[in-house]
Amino acid sequence: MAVEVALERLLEMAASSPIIQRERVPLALAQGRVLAEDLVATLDLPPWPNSAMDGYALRLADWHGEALVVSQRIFAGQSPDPLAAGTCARIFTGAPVPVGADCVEMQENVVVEDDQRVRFTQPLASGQNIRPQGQETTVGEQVLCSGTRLGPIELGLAASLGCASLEVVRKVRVAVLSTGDELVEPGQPLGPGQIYNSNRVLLCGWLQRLGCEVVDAGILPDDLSATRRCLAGLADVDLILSTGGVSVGDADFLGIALREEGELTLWKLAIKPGKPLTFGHFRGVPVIGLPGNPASTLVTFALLARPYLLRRQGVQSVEPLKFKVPAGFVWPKAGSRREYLRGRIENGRAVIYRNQSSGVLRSAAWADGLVEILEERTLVEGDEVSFIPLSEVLG
Ligand SMILES: Nc1nc2c(c(=O)[nH]1)N[C@H]1C(S)=C(S)[C@@H](COP(=O)(O)OP(=O)(O)OC[C@H]3O[C@@H](n4cnc5c(N)ncnc54)[C@H](O)[C@@H]3O)O[C@H]1N2
Ligand code: MOO
Ligand SMILES: [Mg+2]
Repeated sequence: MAVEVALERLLEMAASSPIIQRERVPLALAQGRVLAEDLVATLDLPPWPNSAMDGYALRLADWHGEALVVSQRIFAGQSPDPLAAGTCARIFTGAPVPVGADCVEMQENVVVEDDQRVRFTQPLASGQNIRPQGQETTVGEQVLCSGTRLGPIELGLAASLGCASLEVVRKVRVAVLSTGDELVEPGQPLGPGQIYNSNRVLLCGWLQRLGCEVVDAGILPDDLSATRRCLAGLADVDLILSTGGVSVGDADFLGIALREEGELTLWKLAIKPGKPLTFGHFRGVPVIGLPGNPASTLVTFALLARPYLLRRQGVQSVEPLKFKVPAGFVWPKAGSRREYLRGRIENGRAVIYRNQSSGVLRSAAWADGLVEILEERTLVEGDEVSFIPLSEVLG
């Protein structure tokens, strides 16, 4: 199955089981969460006309080229009197423009004649250097829509409107399961044939950044009945996310368990790395089985599992931004799977890590992004490739 077809299927399934519960959280805890209601402005921004410069406020009609008397000084945070006719006001950036003034001149263009009077040396225009009331938004306007992922910018915007808390979609509960008899947690001694479990910490950290509630389901041995028992014990999560055990080997049991007690909806994608990606459900609980090779885990999580998790929370825009760059490498071997190489941009060209084996996680640590190579494609230097920055998919 082609990557985009698989993604479409995954997203359809995500949309058919949306997380509907919501909760109100303070802004400080809303980072990475998904807004569950439209954010509508309850005040104008700015709430009153204010000065964009340190300078002098005046009424243009009062000025005929002569010096004006300074009748008041207005700082940010103050509430000024109306401007006395025929005078100007000393004003500072962010301070309310007094009623009656329609122009602010920056102090660099003003000559102070004595303490009381100033002369304007440049032509003046009505409205200059005044940020009008409601310039950014007016009461009743929709500022953010439901389904928006909240980052620092959205939270800053909510704060500017006086919101101390927001209604967000409840966290998606994701069980992270590492399968493999060979796996040992870091900190333990390594026996013969064993390797350290790197996928667990990679996925748990990534899911936390995504705003998910992580249930660490530990290491599962390569055993069918243990697999059944383990999956059955995870009935209260929104998604079981496992790694390994999805290929065709005699120790790959996830697909069998899904077929027996649920459904194997999707298996084998035209993607490299990540071919045996598996999706289905076990007794009604959705299961995504990522291939165990660490770079395969990374690529399939970024391109398939992450969009799925976002769509379950109602996010519409789930696909990472990609942009075209010339290749700074050759790729003579056309493949039938779409490839995602770990690469960087150097001197305006995409270059790739020297070892693209799906077992080499170091390739991704070196990289700033994924270089996409379409099916059946050979490349010479300078040919265009798509580049997906890792920063697009890591948060
Ligand atoms: N005869 C075939 N063999 C394989 C095929 C195939 O089409 N025919 N596909 C290969 C591809 S492609 C991939 S990808 C792997 C995927 O295998 P699994 O998802 O079943 O994963 P495992 O066999 O359990 O492990 C693969 C590899 O990754 C290491 N691993 C697993 N979990 C972790 C972990 N948590 N941390 C670190 N490393 C992990 C594991 O030790 C293996 O080396 O199948 C190919 N085989
Ligand atoms: O798809 Mo596998 O991930 O090529 O090694
Ligand atoms: Mg295997």
